[in-house]
Amino acid sequence: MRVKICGLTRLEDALLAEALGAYALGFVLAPGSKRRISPEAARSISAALGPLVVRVGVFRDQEPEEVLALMEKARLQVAQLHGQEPPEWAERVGRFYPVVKAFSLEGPARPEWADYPASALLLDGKAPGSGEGYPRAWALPLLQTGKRVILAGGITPENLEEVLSLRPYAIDLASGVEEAPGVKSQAKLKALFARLEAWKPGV
Ligand SMILES: O=C(O)c1ccccc1NCC(=O)[C@H](O)[C@H](O)COP(=O)(O)O
Repeated sequence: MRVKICGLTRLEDALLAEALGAYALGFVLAPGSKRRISPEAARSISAALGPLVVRVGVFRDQEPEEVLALMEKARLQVAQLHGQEPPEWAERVGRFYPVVKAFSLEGPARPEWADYPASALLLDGKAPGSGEGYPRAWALPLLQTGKRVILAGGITPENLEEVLSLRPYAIDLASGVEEAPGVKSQAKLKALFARLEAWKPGV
């Protein structure tokens, strides 16, 4: 299972997540986030990582030119758009970087979201990065379209299996592996990857 650990602000957390097997690491460059990192700091963490872990920039309602400038400055590889961005913004960013479009759920996901111009869609709780989840069945209408769907929102080492059983393209966690916003917990990261390793998909 592909796992993205999001909201990194410290080098030691990023290195540990990579060593444990994280597939992608997320850096929040959105204004107003408790996990916001400067592009310079994200770039310095990114430079210390190995070549085969995906670096994701997280944005919210920022104009495409600002997203592109920050992606370049921070040397990131995938842009995650987490606000109400119109499809044209994603198309503009998508000329340069793969785009993940996040939707905050207040009810079941809508199958027509699959038409949004993004490489993958991310289903999040109502308030991104809050640790708040949603009934996982809400993801089904989008999962059933065959689009790549990343599940996020309130995932923890303890409730992982229910999310994995839906067979998403990837999962994304921030709060569930933290001591405080932007400060990851070594113990929770280790518990997460141990549970993942022990997980046996049903047939
Ligand atoms: O984490 C934030 O502060 C944030 C702010 C603005 C937009 C997106 C943000 N986080 C995006 C993420 O990818 C989180 O990992 C995702 O929302 C899951 O969060 P959590 O429920 O805390 O695991």
